[in-house]
Amino acid sequence: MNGKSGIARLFELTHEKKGLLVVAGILSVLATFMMAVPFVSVYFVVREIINHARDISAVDAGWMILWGWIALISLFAGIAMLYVSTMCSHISAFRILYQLRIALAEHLAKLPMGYHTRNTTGAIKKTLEVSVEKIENFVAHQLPDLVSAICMPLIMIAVMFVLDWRMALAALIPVIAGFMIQVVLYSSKTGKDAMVQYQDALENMNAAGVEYIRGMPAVKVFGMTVNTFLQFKKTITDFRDWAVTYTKFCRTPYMIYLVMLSSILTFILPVGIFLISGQPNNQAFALTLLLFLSIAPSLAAPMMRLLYLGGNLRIISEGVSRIDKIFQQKPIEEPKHPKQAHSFDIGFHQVAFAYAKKEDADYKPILNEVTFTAEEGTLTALVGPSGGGKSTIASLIPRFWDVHQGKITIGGTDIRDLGTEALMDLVSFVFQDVHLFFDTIEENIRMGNKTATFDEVVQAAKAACCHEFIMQLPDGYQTKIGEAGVYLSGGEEQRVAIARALLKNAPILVLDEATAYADAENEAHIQKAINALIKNKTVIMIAHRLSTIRLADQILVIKKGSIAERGTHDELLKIGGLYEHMWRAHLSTAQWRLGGSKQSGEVNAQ
Ligand SMILES: Nc1ncnc2c1ncn2[C@@H]1O[C@H](COP(=O)(O)OP(=O)(O)OP(=O)(O)O)[C@@H](O)[C@H]1O
Repeated sequence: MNGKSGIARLFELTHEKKGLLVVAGILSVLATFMMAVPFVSVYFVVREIINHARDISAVDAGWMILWGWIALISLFAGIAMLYVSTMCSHISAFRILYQLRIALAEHLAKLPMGYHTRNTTGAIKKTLEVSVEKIENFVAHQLPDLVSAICMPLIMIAVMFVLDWRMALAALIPVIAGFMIQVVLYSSKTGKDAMVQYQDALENMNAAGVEYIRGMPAVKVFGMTVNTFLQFKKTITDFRDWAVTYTKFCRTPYMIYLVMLSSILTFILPVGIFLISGQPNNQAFALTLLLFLSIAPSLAAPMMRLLYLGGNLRIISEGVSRIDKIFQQKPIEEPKHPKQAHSFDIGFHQVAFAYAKKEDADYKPILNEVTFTAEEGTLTALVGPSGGGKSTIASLIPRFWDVHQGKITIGGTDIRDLGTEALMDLVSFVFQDVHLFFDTIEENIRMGNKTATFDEVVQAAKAACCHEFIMQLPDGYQTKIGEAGVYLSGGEEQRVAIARALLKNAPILVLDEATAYADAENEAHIQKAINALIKNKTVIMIAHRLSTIRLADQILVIKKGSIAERGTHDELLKIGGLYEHMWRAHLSTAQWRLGGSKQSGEVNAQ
């Protein structure tokens, strides 16, 4: 990364040209000039009146009317410029926002799953929504405002110096003192840390809030409230504490700043009176003093705006650095010269893997020396005790994580040399937790193959035993999931996921506990759908119900991250090891489920 930060880094990240914003800034400054013209008009008009105070009929009416027109035209010109400036800044802001959202979404999709599990959804959501949203507001509204808030006092001060440098200096004392206090305060370590703590506290509160809402079933079942859901409560309390501490930190300097700005007159008046007392008949000086007294207090308004905008600029800079942190995360490495898979068998070659890095405190090896081959068109089942590493093995195939040692091949090619897109084309997945998007059933199934026709979607749904229940939904295939009470059961969701995979028709299939949620009837449906799905494919299947994988070509018993036993069902029974033990437990469970009857449908089905 280079040294850029804040707004400059934002432009770099989004490749947005600064042109429009420069135009917005220039117009904003010009508008500020224009808006200041009426003050000058008033000055000339009052001067004309005072100069002819003894004989008011001698005033130059034409001159005064001219200044009136100049004031009016300048005001309208200023408003028009401000309008165009705001248009430009809005266009630029929305372009930045668009680029940023697209780039972030693309980048997040390329990051390894490890990033997503380490970072809570709430924290990523906060960055995506709050930080990005604030940028829009800042660039569209406040950046041009900032330019004018800086220019306005500068112009006023310059005018003051032209009129009378001594009184201008007096007016400048409180302004500079107030400004210095702000600079020292906010550029101090405490000030900078406060901004980081603010964003951290906000991020934590968001993350815990998402967790709280997501865990609502558990929250309700265990009778928790926000007071007993301690993690959420703590983040809210932390945020409050931060706000109180920060307010205390800002209180004194803020008060000084306010007092200084409101007391500009107090500084000018004594100097003015002192100077005028030395030249009692100087009418021109009296006029200048009058002008000072009328315009100096209005210095306070842009200065206060500057304080407010400065605070926002710090929030934005901190937000950009958080967005930047996401961009700095390394995406999954893509091969420079992608290779092709020459067949569809899967090979694990002495694979070792851990979720954490060796140097991390929570390092724990998960897989060790895992070696096996799943021949093309065969079914390999992964079974074994909970926590043994079955899901981990399955999730290494789509490169959710990369192996630490050894390699995984498809058709003899290391999956890291295939390129993510090609790998995804080769492999379909049916996960334990099916995620259906807030969209129509048709689109949810079509995710498997974006170019599929409606007929193909229906065919897939029929093969996955979904068609019947879909037709009973209020709008059939056009029913939106999650809307107006349309929710699917766990088993139905699984079948939609199978339909997706069927439509994708990839040569390799990874099934993770596809029947976990199913009741007997649903399981029969799912089993039928799976049978349709796995035909002629290389299948890696994780299943707790041993009945479903009895006919597998190869069964791998995974225990403590290694392959403890391997073979077909009959071979493994002969060994009389862990599998045989699990099988007997499975049989007795099946009998127990049916009240001890040996006529069990499940046992018979085996
Ligand atoms: N995202 C993760 N981060 C860190 N550790 C993880 C992660 N996922 C799983 N683990 C750990 O890896 C080990 C293996 O888990 P895995 O889910 O692969 O086992 P499994 O055999 O599929 O278990 P189950 O049958 O209960 O689903 C466990 O000790 C688990 O705690």
